[in-house]
Amino acid sequence: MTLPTYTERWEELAELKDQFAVRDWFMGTSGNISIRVSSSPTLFLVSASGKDKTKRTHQDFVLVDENGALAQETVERPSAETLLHVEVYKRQEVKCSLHVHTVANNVISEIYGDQGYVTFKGQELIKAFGLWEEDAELTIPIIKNYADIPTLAKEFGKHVKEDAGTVLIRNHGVTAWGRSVLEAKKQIEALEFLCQYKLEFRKLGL
Ligand SMILES: CSCCC(=O)C(=O)COP(=O)(O)O
Ligand SMILES: [Zn+2]
Repeated sequence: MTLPTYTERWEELAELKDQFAVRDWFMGTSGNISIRVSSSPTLFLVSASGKDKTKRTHQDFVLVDENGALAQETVERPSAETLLHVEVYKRQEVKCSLHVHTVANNVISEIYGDQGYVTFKGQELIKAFGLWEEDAELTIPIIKNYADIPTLAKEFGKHVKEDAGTVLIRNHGVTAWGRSVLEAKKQIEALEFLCQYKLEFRKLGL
């Protein structure tokens, strides 16, 4: 790992954190985000646990290894949900992993939680997931919100089948990952739009 890479990745993640903070996507210190710094060995920066993520500090991120263990000396703790990020970085092409709690993604995950997935069809924004056909349908898995993080991470890992993807965690939030910050961000934003749209639609009784 070269120092410029570390600094550049830190700045990229910090910028994204600021953008999400403006949208109120880190309510009550919820959410966590990460970015790959090196592939061999696997090292990534992940947000420190329990922080006010609307503020920018020099302690916002910590460097962890492929198992989510600290790879630097720091008093900060890596996100309590680092093991979910570990699952996506097992895929060498994955560069970024994002997790946020929003009202819309929580409500949708609860409504469709029993069936274990939610589908979206006839919406332009499903193209953000690479679905360009006229009748394409997007399916997003919904997993149980296990309190035990290793169990949650294991369940989550079963759905990490590609280098970009999105998984809802019931009454908890969403995690999206991708080959770049932009790809992960695009998916998490598109899913938020689709969840908000579905909720509005249901509210109107349509
Ligand atoms: C206060 S929200 C509960 C924990 C959580 O779900 C989350 O996303 C934030 O945890 P972290 O350890 O990453 O701050
Ligand atoms: Zn969470």
